[in-house]
Amino acid sequence: VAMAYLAWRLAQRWWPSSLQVISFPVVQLHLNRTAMRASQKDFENAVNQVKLLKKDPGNEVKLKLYALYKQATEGPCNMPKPGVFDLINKAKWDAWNALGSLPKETARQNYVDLVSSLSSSLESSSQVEPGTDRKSTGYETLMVTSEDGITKIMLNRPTKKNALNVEMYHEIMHALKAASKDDSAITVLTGNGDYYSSGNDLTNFTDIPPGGVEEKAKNGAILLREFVGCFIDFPKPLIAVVNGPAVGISVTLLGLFDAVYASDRATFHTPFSHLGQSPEGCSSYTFPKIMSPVKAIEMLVFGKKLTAGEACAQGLVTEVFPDSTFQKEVWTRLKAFAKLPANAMRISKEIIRNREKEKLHAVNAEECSVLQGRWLSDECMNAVMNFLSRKSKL
Ligand SMILES: CCCCCCCCCCC/C=C/C(=O)SCCNC(=O)CCNC(=O)[C@H](O)C(C)(C)COP(=O)(O)OP(=O)(O)OC[C@H]1O[C@@H](n2cnc3c(N)ncnc32)[C@H](O)[C@@H]1OP(=O)(O)O
Repeated sequence: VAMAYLAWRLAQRWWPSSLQVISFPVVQLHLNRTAMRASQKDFENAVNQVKLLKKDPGNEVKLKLYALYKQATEGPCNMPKPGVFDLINKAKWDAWNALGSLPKETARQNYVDLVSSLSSSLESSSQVEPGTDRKSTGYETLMVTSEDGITKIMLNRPTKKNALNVEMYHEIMHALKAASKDDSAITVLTGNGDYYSSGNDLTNFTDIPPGGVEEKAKNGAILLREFVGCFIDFPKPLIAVVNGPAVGISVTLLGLFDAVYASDRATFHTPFSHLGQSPEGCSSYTFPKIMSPVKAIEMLVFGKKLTAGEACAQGLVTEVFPDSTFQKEVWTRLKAFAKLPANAMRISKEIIRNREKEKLHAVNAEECSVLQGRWLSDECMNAVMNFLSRKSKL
């Protein structure tokens, strides 16, 4: 059932392929907003606008759009209920049927509202960090800037708590490779909005390729190994500016950073067992070394969430700052670091880290292979399904 659900969640074949691209902030649908009435012309314009969307609004929104369109044009659901194995049509039927006897005019209005909020939500997400032209960076999920000797890689999916979708994994690898060669002295990873990152985007599990879940898990393990490898091999001082809560892989990777500065609002949570998964990011090796095996097991096996102060006491975080002065204090410090001789910093990092590199790559390979098996387990499938169907959060 879990597998069928996951296949259904992101099966996209029914949607025009031009829209099967990337993430997009999902918006609230105000089903009972009836104050203004959309004209037939407004509705037709909205329908055309949807066809021109360049980015995928996500399956939930697409289902809402589908259902509202059908309701607005045909009235209450009049299709026979599809069989349980006809997953895609069943999802569409469910969405339409859920609108019950909503009047056609209200459905039309809600459709128009939804389409217009899709555009405004895109604007608002880019307003979280003003002054940076996203397009100029060439990244969809990151904002990358370089000044004062610092390359800043900012995770930029604030409406999704900076969850790492497949595109973001690729873009981070690309940004790290570029930063390793640019003329900056240090590189910083941080998050836009209230979260540092909520970890792996759980919808990564839903886009099942023709080769099935085994192929998905195999590709996931290859991607993860390459991704973590970029952190192991990164040659310059790599600093995390943890602006808010951090979850999953965004926490485990911290063991590979050279300094970790955290706001006192940040928390550090690795709920792998809750998710039927196992540690990655070399944390099965770095965490016991950093904080002792028993403390590592508390986090990685029992999912204990640490406050910033606790993470600092355990050696995972270098220093904690009050949230009110966090950005100012940290960036002042980083600018000073960036003025130090770049080659000296690079060579010193190399001599400290290189001894462990081979071991870290071996750990990374082993963790990815174990996770590949975990992703196929019922425990993992059920946990992901529970999150996606909004039955559970961390
Ligand atoms: C076979 C698979 C191949 C995969 C590809 C390879 C990938 C390598 C994988 C590496 C292994 C990594 C492991 C991990 O990182 S484990 C940790 C995973 N993260 C979670 O479990 C967090 C889940 N999120 C939550 O529990 C809550 O969202 C959270 C506590 C973080 C915040 O709660 P809050 O109530 O404040 O906010 P919302 O829940 O309303 O979130 C706002 C929107 O953001 C979406 N969201 C948040 N986190 C995630 C996530 N991790 N994945 C997907 N979406 C996320 C959330 O759904 C909301 O979206 P909507 O507004 O659209 O509803």
